[in-house]
Amino acid sequence: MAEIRMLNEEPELRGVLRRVWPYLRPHRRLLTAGVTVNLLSTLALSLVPAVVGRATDALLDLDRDRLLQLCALLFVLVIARMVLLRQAEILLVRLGERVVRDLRDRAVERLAAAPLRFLETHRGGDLLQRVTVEVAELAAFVRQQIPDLISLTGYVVFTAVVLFTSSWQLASLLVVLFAPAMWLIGRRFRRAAGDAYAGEAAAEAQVTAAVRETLEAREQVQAADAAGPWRQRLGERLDAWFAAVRRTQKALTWLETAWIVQGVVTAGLLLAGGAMVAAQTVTVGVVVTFVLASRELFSSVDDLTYVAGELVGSQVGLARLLDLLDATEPPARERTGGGAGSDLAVEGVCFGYGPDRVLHEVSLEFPAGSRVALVGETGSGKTTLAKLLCGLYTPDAGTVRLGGTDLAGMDERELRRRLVLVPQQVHLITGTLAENLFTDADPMPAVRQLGLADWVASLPDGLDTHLGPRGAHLSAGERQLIGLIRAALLTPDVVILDEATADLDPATAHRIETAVAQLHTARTLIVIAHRQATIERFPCVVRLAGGVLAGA
Ligand SMILES: Nc1ncnc2c1ncn2[C@@H]1O[C@H](COP(=O)(O)OP(=O)(O)OP(=O)(O)O)[C@@H](O)[C@H]1O
Repeated sequence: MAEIRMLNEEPELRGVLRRVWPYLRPHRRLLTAGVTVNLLSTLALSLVPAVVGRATDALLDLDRDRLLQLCALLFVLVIARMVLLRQAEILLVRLGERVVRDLRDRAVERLAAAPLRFLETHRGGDLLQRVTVEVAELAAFVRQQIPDLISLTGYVVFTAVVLFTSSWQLASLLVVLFAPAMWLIGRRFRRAAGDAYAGEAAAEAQVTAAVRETLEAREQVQAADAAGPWRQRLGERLDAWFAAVRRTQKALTWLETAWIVQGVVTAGLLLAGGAMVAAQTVTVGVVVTFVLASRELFSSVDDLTYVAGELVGSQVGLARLLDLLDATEPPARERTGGGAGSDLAVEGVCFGYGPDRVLHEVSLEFPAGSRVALVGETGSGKTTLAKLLCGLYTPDAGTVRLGGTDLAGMDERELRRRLVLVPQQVHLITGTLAENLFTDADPMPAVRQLGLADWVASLPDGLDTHLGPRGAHLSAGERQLIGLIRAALLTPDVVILDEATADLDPATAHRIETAVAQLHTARTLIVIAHRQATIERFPCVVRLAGGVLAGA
């Protein structure tokens, strides 16, 4: 089986913030401005308790002028804090949105270009969770928590400086009573939360995947009366998720114990402060500064531990997103646009989805402009070969070349433009016919060229006809007509059509035949043919049997 980098359910958290730096680097100016303004606003706030303490001393000394000056300073600090905080919020929210948009765009782009084998080997729900739910959680974290994280850390640092310069004895007491206990609580919490948050994210992804698969298979589930086992399967996943949520909640209770520590510290400060005032080593104002600052400090450290908890959760989301970006990173090798000619050559191609091979040593030539029908029993490997022919899979051994260039070395975009596969089940998006053609150009010339103008005109609103949820209003044959229009719009060198096996009504079958005949003009046409009438129209027929060439 061709090498595919598998995603980790619970990827490594270490170094995740360092790994996200390349995505932040392009926005470093905005980041610096946001952090600076935020820290200035925090500095203004941290000075407030010291100014109130000094004002208390001025009041006790009945020093009117000093009291007025300190009140004016207090007013300036409060206004500065308010204005700067608002500016910092604006800058950091803008930064967060830009970074998250970059990450999401890149993840969606990488997924769109990811090898088909990668998409097939992973659960759609898990991939969806990584590019939607986890990016949304990250966005919420960046918008709400990052600014808090900066200002809370800044507040703790600035307040420590203010307190140490007011009374190193009381400040030391505060540190001795408070820091070790909080460090211990934080450590226990991080240890418990790291595993708990990762487990919760993985369990949630399993639930999303199970719900999505049930919805996709809803017709079969209903028809086979298999709702019971599906419900049980979903129930088991939900139970696992709830158990993971309970583990996270248990980890969070560690944070609650911080309240006990805070009570003990305040009592210690009042006792020691009272004794020092009595011994006239500090003023009442200093004790007021300590009581006010320590209250703020406690709530800052409290908020900080909460934000740190959120950070662990966001790190998990971020790690899962970065894991997806790493796994889908295109190989660094130089890619070419391909040779000038459009002969398609398959040489000794082997391929398997797992350890067993589906195709064995297949060698074939499709000269430019040829028309070939590919036939064989069901499961003989026709669709697999078609996907290899247009570069959707890379062979385990052998090569597929277009105009002499190995498809594996061709530029992805060029590959998609020059080789087009119209599958049995053409995927449609919820929207109009025009939206499903994925083009900014006028599609009508291509529609007319394929002889489909009357079909489009027969739809209620022509190109603007709404096709229902994921094209549910159209038959398999009509979906293939859309696939053929998409192919014609790309003007490819090679078109591979996997003929619909569903019964086609005579009018649609005729339209497909006409469109395919028109599409063939000046390009290679390979049709995986399921019907005798189709096979008879082709001058060359290639037969596959059990993954080997049985005749051409
Ligand atoms: N995505 C996949 N993962 C694993 N096995 C697969 C996958 N797609 C096809 N196979 C297996 O590979 C073999 C060849 O399948 P393939 O679809 O290429 O045959 P086919 O000739 O096109 O069949 P049909 O005419 O029914 O479409 C089959 O045994 C099939 O079960």
